[in-house]
Amino acid sequence: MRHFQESVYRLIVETSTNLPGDVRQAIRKARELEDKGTRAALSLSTIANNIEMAEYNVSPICQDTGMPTFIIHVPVGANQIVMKQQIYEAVKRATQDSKLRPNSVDSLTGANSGDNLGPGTPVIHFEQWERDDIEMKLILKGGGCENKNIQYSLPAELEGVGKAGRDLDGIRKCIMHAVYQAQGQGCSAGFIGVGIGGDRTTGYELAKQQLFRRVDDVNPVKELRQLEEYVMENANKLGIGTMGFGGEVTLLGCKIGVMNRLPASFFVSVAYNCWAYRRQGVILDASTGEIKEWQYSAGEKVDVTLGEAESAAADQGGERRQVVLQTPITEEQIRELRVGDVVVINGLIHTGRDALHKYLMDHDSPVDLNGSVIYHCGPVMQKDENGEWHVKAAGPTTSIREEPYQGDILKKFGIRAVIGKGGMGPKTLKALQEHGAVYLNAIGGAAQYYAQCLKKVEGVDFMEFGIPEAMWHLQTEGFAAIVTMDSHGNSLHADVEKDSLEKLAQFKEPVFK
Ligand SMILES: O=C(O)C[C@H](O)C(=O)O
Ligand code: SF4
Repeated sequence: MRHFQESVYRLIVETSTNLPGDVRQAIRKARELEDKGTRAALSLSTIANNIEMAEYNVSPICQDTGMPTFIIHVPVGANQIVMKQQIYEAVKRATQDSKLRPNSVDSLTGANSGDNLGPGTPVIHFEQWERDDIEMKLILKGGGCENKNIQYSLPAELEGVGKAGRDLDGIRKCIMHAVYQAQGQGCSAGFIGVGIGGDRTTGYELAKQQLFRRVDDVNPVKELRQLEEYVMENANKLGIGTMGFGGEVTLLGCKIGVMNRLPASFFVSVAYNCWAYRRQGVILDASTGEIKEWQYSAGEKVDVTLGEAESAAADQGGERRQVVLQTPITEEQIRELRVGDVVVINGLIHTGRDALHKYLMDHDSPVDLNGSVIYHCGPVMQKDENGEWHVKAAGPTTSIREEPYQGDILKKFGIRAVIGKGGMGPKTLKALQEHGAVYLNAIGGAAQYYAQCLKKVEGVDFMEFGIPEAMWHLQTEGFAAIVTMDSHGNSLHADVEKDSLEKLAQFKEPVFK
């Protein structure tokens, strides 16, 4: 097993930086279906560029490299203790090399372990099988889409679709509702794994196992195949679209598994995975640990960029107004902006997410934030030999988590723009209107695309919060994002949510009897 550790490292790097062929194919199909010139088409075009950049740079597709979860099948007699130790070493090395973001946080103190190791992380499941070789699968599922997982206990009364009973049609309603409730916050268009039955734990496990199926496989169970086909056809009618911007494509894949349950329980568990669907697998020689085979069509060249001419067509033709702003920004400049405008930011901006927002509620800011831009982002950073920091991956994080704080913080410090993804709620919308600020939606997961706009690290505060939660002061050039909440009380997110709830109600009548 001389090569085992190196093979684990290679699997981590490949998973984090290169989307497999079946996932690329699904994204390519989405691009072909989406109306040219819309916000959704523009976002998909950015996503496609980002996928190519990540492969080329060998850098994380998304800055949130998730909870590394390994599923390993071993022949009888394989030493699992040694393998575990070597997986830890490989995870540590991949973190040092900025292929993984340090993502393991003490739940009580908030301290980041810095190397992705700690109680419960990474997740490693071993199982024996009768073959002579080793199969090792890895999924890197980020926190934003993990937050959109949902578990239903049937019977239930569900918003939009009404009563869901303990039968196939009740399950259908749960799945449609699951896609609706995720909106764009889990970086749609996404993939879902569904587990029917089990208990609360095994139901979710079954749902996550479905995410290891190939996007293009066919379910051998007839009822489930029909249900998968139904969901794929109808979920896209919800009109949520890429990043929740509205559009034709909301779901890229749906895989459903079933297991027995207790008489009293009937769970339907749904695991939501963002478009940055990073999972890969290898078959290893059990004596040397060398990689014999890649699963999920690694390196299979599926061009997600659609070629230059078509890409240009996707980007053009909308009625988007583009406004270039240099920080610090004035209230007058903000009041000019409307939902739908594209804003290009140049100048100094500051990252801030959960820990910082909580802190700023009752403390001062270490830097002047008047006229400034706060970016909801937890980047992957690397320090060079001269001690200088570089941004390796830096897409937005889900903004709604800052809803309790954002409005107050905007006003307290004179912030004029917030960049994030997924939108924010009524409290923030009101504050944007009263104070004169905007919410800018960046494309979730496009971490390479945005990293290239972040030219220089001017400084950092609160390193004690850990790299993702620290406040990074960054010089930007050409950072483009879309106004989705303006200072006149308009919110694209509120509109899409309302609209999609009405559309969800179309699916109330029974389909599977
Ligand atoms: O933690 C992050 O950087 C992003 C997270 O995965 C999210 O989707 O909000
Ligand atoms: S930011 Fe989006 S793409 Fe990245 S892990 Fe979170 S949900 Fe996935």
